[in-house]
Amino acid sequence: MTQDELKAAVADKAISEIQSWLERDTVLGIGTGSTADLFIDRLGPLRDQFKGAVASSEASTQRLKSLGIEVFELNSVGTVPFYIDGADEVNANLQMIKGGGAALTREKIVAACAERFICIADHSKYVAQLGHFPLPVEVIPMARSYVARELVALGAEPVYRQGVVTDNGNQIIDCFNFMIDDPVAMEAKINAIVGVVTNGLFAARGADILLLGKADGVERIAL
Ligand SMILES: O=C[C@H](O)[C@H](O)[C@H](O)COP(=O)(O)O
Repeated sequence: MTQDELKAAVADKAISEIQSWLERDTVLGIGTGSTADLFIDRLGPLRDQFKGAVASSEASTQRLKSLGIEVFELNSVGTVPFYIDGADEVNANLQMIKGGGAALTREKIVAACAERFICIADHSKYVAQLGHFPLPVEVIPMARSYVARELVALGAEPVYRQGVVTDNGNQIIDCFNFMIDDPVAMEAKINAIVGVVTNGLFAARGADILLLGKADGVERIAL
């Protein structure tokens, strides 16, 4: 199976996972990226079975709206029963690196308001240790150089993601060659640097369920 076929398989599985829970007043939390896009596409035909969605990016907002799904402001919703999103890396504790598409901050906010986080990913994302994928850090533009120096002090090789402006008007630094031994501690340490908005470690609040696409089917891993 190709990677795209595996992504489609986990998107199908995520629909099966949530469909029986959908009610007229259900508002879903929706992630960002190519895997989340496939999930959004499958939500279109179900739009009359739930109320709408909170999206973690402008791109997902547009995709949801194009399918006739109403998109709500998070502040008007409170909590969501499910947050469904992809990942750049995920480990056995269902901790993740996210933000390859620069949507990490809004993703982390919607995930924080979710009762259950369902991660959908093909098996190439499953790793023994987080850090092969460069860890994204969203920064306030004027703090970029300062934050980069602090990241070097933590052992990372920071690289400014040129030309990318987040939905929040900020910039992204990617941390290369930065294997992470203690994801919860590192998430907190980076977030404590002045000028950091957030980093792409989803460790303190990881996923609750991982739907992992493999050649022999979708494996469901729940904590
Ligand atoms: O900022 C982007 C998000 O964190 C994505 O969920 C992540 O990059 C995975 O995207 P994809 O499903 O395209 O691999």
